[in-house]
Amino acid sequence: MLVTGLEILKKARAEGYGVGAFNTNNMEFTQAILEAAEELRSPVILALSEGAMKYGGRALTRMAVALAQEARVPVAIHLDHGSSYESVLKALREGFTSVMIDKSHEDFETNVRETKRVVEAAHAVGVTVEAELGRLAGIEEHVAVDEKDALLTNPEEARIFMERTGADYLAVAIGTSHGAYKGKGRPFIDHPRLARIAELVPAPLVLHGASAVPQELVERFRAAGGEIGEAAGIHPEDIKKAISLGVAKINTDTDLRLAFTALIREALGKNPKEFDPRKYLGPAREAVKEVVKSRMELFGSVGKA
Ligand SMILES: O=C(COP(=O)(O)O)N(O)CCCOP(=O)(O)O
Ligand SMILES: [Zn+2]
Repeated sequence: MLVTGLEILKKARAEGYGVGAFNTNNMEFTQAILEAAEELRSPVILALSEGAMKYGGRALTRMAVALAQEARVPVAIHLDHGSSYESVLKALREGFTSVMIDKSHEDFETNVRETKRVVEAAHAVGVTVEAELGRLAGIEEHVAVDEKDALLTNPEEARIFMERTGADYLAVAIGTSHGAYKGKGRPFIDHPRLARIAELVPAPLVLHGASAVPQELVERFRAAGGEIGEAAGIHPEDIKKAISLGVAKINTDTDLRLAFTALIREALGKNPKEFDPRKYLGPAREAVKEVVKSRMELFGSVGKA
């Protein structure tokens, strides 16, 4: 059933589990994510970035909303990293039930003003809002303390920000970053900072850049002809600890992309004569579904629908 992001995340934070927000750009990812959720009886957030909306258009947004309405588990359709008020309005018009306005790169007052404006519009039509405070950046060990401070979410600022904007959930910067390289070895995660934020902000917290980038997947991608430099993701124990501290929404995109692409490369490499897309997109879809299921197991959302 199609629900708002807050309906899913409020329960998750209260009961101490996490819910995956999985990015989709096409039919296969959408099917894989929703099938995994149904099979594991897990709530799920289908995330579409502005890039996804541009790439997939109405075919993608209409499919996502329609399939979410028919789903037997709670599904929110979420705009990931909305960059403007206008972009959020477009998502609201498409029937999204959760929207992110990301003004984390702006100064504090601009972020407050723009987020508040989106909250008013979204709440007027019963949709809930994710905002972001702090800069997503992989923090290398040598980074100076004051530099870390400038990048990561300030707990006291977060409290004030949420009170002034009325946002429903908050994306925090505690050391994660988007993509396949998040820092040396086991990337730095500022758990004490997260604990402090969670004390001051009762709303569900959101972790961007949370992919695990598992080495076996990276190796499989390379063995199939893929080229990727240093790759390191967020350690499962760091995810579990973050959930125990108040993170309720965990974003995963890179792991799905790696799985999908590795399987396509393998299928095409194994059979150069193949030109039926179903023969290589099908196995790739299954690989994405397996990754989604493993993430749901890690987050503790299995059986929570
Ligand atoms: O937090 C994440 C993904 O984190 P990950 O890279 O660790 O999977 N996201 O918000 C995904 C952002 C995807 O944007 P785009 O479609 O423009 O490439
Ligand atoms: Zn993100």
